[in-house]
Amino acid sequence: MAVFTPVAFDDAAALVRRLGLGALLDLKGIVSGIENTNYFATTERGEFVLTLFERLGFEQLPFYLHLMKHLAQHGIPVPEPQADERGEILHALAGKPAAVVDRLRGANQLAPSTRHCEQVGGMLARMHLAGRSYERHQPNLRGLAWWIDTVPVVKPYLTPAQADLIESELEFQKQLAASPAYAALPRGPIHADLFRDNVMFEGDRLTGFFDFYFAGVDTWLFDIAVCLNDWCVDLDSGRLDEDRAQAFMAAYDREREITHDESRLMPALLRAGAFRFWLSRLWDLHLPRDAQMLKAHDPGHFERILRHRVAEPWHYSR
Ligand SMILES: Nc1ncnc2c1ncn2[C@@H]1O[C@H](COP(=O)(O)OP(=O)(O)O)[C@@H](O)[C@H]1O
Ligand SMILES: N[C@@H](CCOP(=O)(O)O)C(=O)O
Repeated sequence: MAVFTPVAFDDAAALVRRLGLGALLDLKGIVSGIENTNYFATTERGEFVLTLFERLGFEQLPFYLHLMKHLAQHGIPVPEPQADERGEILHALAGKPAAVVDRLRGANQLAPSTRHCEQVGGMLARMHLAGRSYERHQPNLRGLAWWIDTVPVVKPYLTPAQADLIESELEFQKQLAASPAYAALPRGPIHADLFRDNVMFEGDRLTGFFDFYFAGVDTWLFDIAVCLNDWCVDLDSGRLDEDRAQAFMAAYDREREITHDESRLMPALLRAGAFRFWLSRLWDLHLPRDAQMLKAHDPGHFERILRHRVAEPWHYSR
């Protein structure tokens, strides 16, 4: 179970009462997740999720929580953080920063069809557009600066072939980031981790995006690339499934037209999206933290995807 910090029932009960959510009826540790401590909390007023933040501190969290509030208030289905009577949405519990947010209905769709990809693509574009009026700023903390710091940390654990790939891709991404075409890409707050396990569906209908704790200001194209690499991938080979990728992109494009620069840089950003998660999975695997039970994701999956994106650049054509 991804419960890094156990929470006493009475402490959680005091917090939800302070938030005007009534008495706490049930508190259950959530089995999945690798980043934070999460509990489902049932109160007299409904179903909520209590999160204790394990890595993020009081400085970074307002950006994520206010972003969720902003998006919810602009019609994007995301969990809304609950405020106390002073309007505060960032709390403290068991010595950790904590938040209580709405529990989304439904379940993950782990084997998505074109219909699911279409809905995620369309909603992602709407989310990007809604984010334009969000005024807080925080960079993507898993962006280039983190890659530059982290490559030397994981490199000792790699084979020579993997070390070559990680170094050459980092160099490619540094050059990309310094190019005028990259500087011209549209940007704003992005989710940056919108995998299948961070989206809910009820039946075939999308009910929401959650887990915004890797969000940051970055290119919209990076967000698109992260989604394509997860929602539209053929899991065995690492190739993009043409039907799902086209469905995703066409739905996105209908809500916000993809620019010429975005089309041109799509292959490079697909590489960036694969590189980012190869690196973080290597880091989680080789430099783990304590947890009551923690299942590291397989870095090999994203190494395979990265190799594919380098060998077979993928373009969206309208
Ligand atoms: N707002 C929410 N509504 C419904 N379920 C949620 C919500 N937040 C988290 N969950 C559930 O908790 C699980 C773990 O949450 P996640 O944010 O992925 O954890 P972590 O940040 O530790 O990786 C999710 O897979 C989902 O089942
Ligand atoms: N999506 C990332 C892991 C991030 O963890 P999450 O449970 O918060 O989504 C990956 O697959 O490597």
